[in-house]
Amino acid sequence: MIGRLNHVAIAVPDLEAAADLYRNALGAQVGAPQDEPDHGVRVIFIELPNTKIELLNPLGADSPIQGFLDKNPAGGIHHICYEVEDILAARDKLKASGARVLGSGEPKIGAHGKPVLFLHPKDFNGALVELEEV
Ligand SMILES: CC[C@H](C(=O)O)C(=O)SCCNC(=O)CCNC(=O)[C@H](O)C(C)(C)COP(=O)(O)OP(=O)(O)OC[C@H]1O[C@@H](n2cnc3c(N)ncnc32)[C@H](O)[C@@H]1OP(=O)(O)O
Ligand SMILES: [Co+2]
Repeated sequence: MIGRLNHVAIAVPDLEAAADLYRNALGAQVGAPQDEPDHGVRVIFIELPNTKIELLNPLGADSPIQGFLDKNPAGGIHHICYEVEDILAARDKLKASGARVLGSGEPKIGAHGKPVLFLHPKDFNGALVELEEV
């Protein structure tokens, strides 16, 4: 069911500082900040030859990543995003297997304009999993 690794997300306390670090210290190709109010985050994508890094910073009062940053003030790896061909079929299969789909359970449009869902980290060995339909 899951296919390619679409991105690895890192929650950061200072988005521009993290972007500068990747641009200057690591010589990476760093994109522009994107506000994603429907997800409560501001993101910057870093294009790698084989996948992407998503830098995340809270946007708005009730960002879903604020709790994570409160616990990890220096930042940390936040989630991993796998690609799927059919996100509703994947969701239904996962729910039938007892996995918790976060939020309303309906996909939302993510940063790439594609439907995304999230699976509870406690069901996947402590890793927050994002699925993106491609
Ligand atoms: C623009 C979209 C973009 C894209 O790629 O397209 C995005 O990726 S948007 C990314 C931001 N959105 C989300 O993360 C949505 C899904 N996340 C959530 O619903 C919450 O973050 C949730 C439920 C995973 C955690 O929320 P919160 O920290 O407020 O809840 P708890 O304190 O109850 O946490 C429960 C339990 O899980 C542990 N936890 C929390 N976050 C993570 C994480 N990222 N990775 C691993 N574990 C995590 C937390 O420590 C608690 O564990 P416990 O042992 O009970 O203390
Ligand atoms: Co993501």
